[in-house]
Amino acid sequence: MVNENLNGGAVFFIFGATGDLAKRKLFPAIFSLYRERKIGEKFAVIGLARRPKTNEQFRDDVYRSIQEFARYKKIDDVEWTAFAEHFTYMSLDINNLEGFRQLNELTQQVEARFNIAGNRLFYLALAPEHFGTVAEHLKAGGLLETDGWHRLVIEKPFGYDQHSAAVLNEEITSVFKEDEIYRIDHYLGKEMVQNIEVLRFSNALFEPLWNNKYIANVQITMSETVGVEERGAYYEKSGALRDMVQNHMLQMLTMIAMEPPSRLHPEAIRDEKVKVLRSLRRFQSREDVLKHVVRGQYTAGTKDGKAMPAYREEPGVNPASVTDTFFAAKLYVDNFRWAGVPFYIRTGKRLATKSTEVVIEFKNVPERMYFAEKNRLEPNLLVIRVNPMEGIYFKMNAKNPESNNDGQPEVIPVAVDFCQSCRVGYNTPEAYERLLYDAVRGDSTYFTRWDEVSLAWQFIDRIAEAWNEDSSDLTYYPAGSWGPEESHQLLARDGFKWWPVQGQEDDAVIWTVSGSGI
Ligand SMILES: NC(=O)C1=CN([C@@H]2O[C@H](COP(=O)(O)OP(=O)(O)OC[C@H]3O[C@@H](n4cnc5c(N)ncnc54)[C@H](OP(=O)(O)O)[C@@H]3O)[C@@H](O)[C@H]2O)C=CC1
Ligand SMILES: O=C1O[C@H](COP(=O)(O)O)[C@@H](O)[C@H](O)[C@H]1O
Repeated sequence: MVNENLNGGAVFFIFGATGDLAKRKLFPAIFSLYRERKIGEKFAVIGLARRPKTNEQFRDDVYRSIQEFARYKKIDDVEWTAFAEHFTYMSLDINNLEGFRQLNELTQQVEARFNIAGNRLFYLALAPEHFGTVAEHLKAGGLLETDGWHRLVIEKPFGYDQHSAAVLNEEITSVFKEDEIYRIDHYLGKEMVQNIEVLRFSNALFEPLWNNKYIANVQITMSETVGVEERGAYYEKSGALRDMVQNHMLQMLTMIAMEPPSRLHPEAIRDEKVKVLRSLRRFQSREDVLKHVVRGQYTAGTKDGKAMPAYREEPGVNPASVTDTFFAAKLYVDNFRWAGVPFYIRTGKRLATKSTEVVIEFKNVPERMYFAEKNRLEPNLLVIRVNPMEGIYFKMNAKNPESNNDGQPEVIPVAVDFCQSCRVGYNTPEAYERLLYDAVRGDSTYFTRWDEVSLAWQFIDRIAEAWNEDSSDLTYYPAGSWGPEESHQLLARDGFKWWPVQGQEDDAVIWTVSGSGI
């Protein structure tokens, strides 16, 4: 059903329409929303970039991107013709103000044709240095003078540090109000990240235990098997710290640690996330950083028998680079709920498996009533599987029904595995689909507010400053491994270990009850 907020329709302006993001994520997302009848027929897409293209060439590009990347690939001629009609291309250099005036005229024609009531969504799939100019020219070119709403969707990276992010923010907020700005963090669009909130706040079982009395530690892993691919030049400046930690990892941490919001309202939820970021213990010195943070870089290695190059041999990378491709840290959220509970986080490229998971490790039962040589009492684990499989895994202890009943029951670790992907397959809406739909509906819950971004940068800057002093703490790990040994020591020092993630066997578990529950 078409959402009633969209009755007036909307024009999607895709700046950077010839780029990688538009091709891999945005056009497929728009097609899925169309296929699922979420955006109806009262919409138009205006693709913008410098290189010249006819509408037909642009539509061919869109067709190819759907064939290659969309969830729904089967598209017949009738549907394609109807969908393609909505796409128009205009060659525009964002530095050319006159071009924006022409864009305004084109927009009015398009709006008249599709009966759209002046609602405009400006999606900047562009390098961030262009954001300020685009915002200024949209205003000067008259594109914001409409009877409908206008919203700006911007991509990461949002700055390089707190200062540059603040400058960028000033540029865009001189034109758009905060509630018109939608800062994308695509992890917030993932099904299981959104499910964290539901899991926590709709189950009587978890919330009473969700604190330092019962939780021993929290582990967040975002491991990737890919290297830097063609993004060497970008990654050299960002590293894992800015590419993954400042945004996706800290956002996931806030979802795990936040207090229940007073209501399900974007500002109420974001207020709670901000409180977590304020409570995140900041590192005080370089020594403090070195004690709690491990950075690493991959060297040459193998995966499934295939040789993989070292980071320093990747295209666009400085052969003497000290950029971090791996990050692990022990963090604390200094508030009443989490005092004393370590949050271990790690992310890296060219690791052994692709996996995003949150593990909540519960404290052991106080009395080891069932302690015996033969028993293997394991801590209870609640595992939220985000990527690539989606689901919830719970590890607990139970009596082994096959053991001899000699007066002392044998206790074994077992697991209950709710595999969401097994039920709905991998065909769940992509993060970009959800977020694009939210932006057009005006729901900013899963976008980052400026105070969140700013606080996250303040936390990250301390680490970056310590690292800038010298790189002697940089560790190395072979591509295809689980990262540097120092990351394991980080937990071992506290008597913990990284729990196996999907793709790695947990040898302790004897039985797993799996299923989708349906
Ligand atoms: N690709 C991805 O998966 C992801 C990308 N991002 C972010 O999204 C943004 C875009 O990334 P991506 O698509 O990969 O980048 P690309 O380099 O592939 O595309 C950049 C786009 O910008 C256009 N462009 C560049 N300069 C101008 C200009 N002066 N006027 C008008 N258009 C211009 C280019 O078109 P032309 O040359 O024809 O002008 C092209 O369409 C970046 O901020 C990136 O960090 C974030 C997450 C993931
Ligand atoms: O934002 C980014 O995320 C991807 C990982 O996203 P996922 O959805 O595939 O888990 C990462 O590869 C990329 O470097 C980073 O910019």
